Amino acid sequence: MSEFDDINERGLVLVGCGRMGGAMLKGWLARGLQPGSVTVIDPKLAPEWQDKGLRVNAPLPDNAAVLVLAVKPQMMADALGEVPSLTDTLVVSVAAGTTIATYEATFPNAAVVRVMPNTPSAIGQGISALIGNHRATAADLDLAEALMRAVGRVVRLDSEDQMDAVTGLSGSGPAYVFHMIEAMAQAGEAEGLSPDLALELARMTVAGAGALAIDADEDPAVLRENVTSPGGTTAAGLRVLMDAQDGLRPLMTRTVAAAAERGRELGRNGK
Ligand SMILES: NC(=O)C1=CN([C@@H]2O[C@H](COP(=O)(O)OP(=O)(O)OC[C@H]3O[C@@H](n4cnc5c(N)ncnc54)[C@H](OP(=O)(O)O)[C@@H]3O)[C@@H](O)[C@H]2O)C=CC1
Ligand SMILES: O=C(O)[C@@H]1CCC=N1
Repeated sequence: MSEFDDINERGLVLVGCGRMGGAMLKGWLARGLQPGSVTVIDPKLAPEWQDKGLRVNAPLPDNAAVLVLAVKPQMMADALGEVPSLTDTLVVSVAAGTTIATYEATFPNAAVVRVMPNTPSAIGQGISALIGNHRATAADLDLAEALMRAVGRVVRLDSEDQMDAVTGLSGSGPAYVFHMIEAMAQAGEAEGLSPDLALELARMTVAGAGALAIDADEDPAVLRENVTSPGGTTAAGLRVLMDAQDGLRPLMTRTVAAAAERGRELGRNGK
């Protein structure tokens, strides 16, 4: 018995196999999804997927278990227009902004689960948040959760209203962390380190601190204090980084708010 038995029998349709769709597909295949049960719809599918035994741009199965939508929100209307009506197929979307109501307008009788994953899913280290519509049963939510667990951790939301904040935090968040690595490396260069050395130090510092934050029993605040010797170097650095006016906290608040607002805007007008 595999959690994907029903999908292996009835099929999964993946519309859009770019960065996010591709990351998820990789995780599903690694967890026992049969390539022959997957129909991938993507007009310019990357060559890496061409010889994997997938059904590529083929007619859709009549009664697929799941339809996964992983195109850009701006492409969603076109993509939905290309999908024939579905019977008894769970609709799962990972698109930012696009609301459950949009999918219900196309598939009035379908169970719909909206998911926000992130790109660390590509290495099984993602975090996905999900919420279903009123038609989504416990079994539908479990199936969506099983799909996303193949690429990382999963949390369930209480309300769709939370989705834009989630998108601004964990959906977009990897980009903030990558930028932090860039900024730390540049700061190291400004202190005289070579670019290669500064990047290696910044990258491993962020990766190690992230791993410790997951592994340790203590809160991040305690882990921060553990680094901070009284009167030492970290205290001097944190006085700048934790400045109430100009520090990271107000900057991050504005950053996540801007991303969340863009999600709400995409939800309102789709572009
Ligand atoms: N990247 C991320 O970090 C995250 C993305 N998401 C969401 O995932 C979705 C996909 O994003 P991402 O993977 O980054 O985007 P990509 O552009 O990498 O992938 C989308 C894919 O869909 C293809 N496509 C476009 N139109 C259609 C269509 N009508 N039918 C089928 N396939 C189509 C695109 O082809 P072409 O390139 O030729 O247009 C592309 O290969 C978005 O809605 C985004 O909000 C969610 C969380 C994180
Ligand atoms: O930038 C975006 O719109 C997508 C959604 C979250 C991450 N990437």
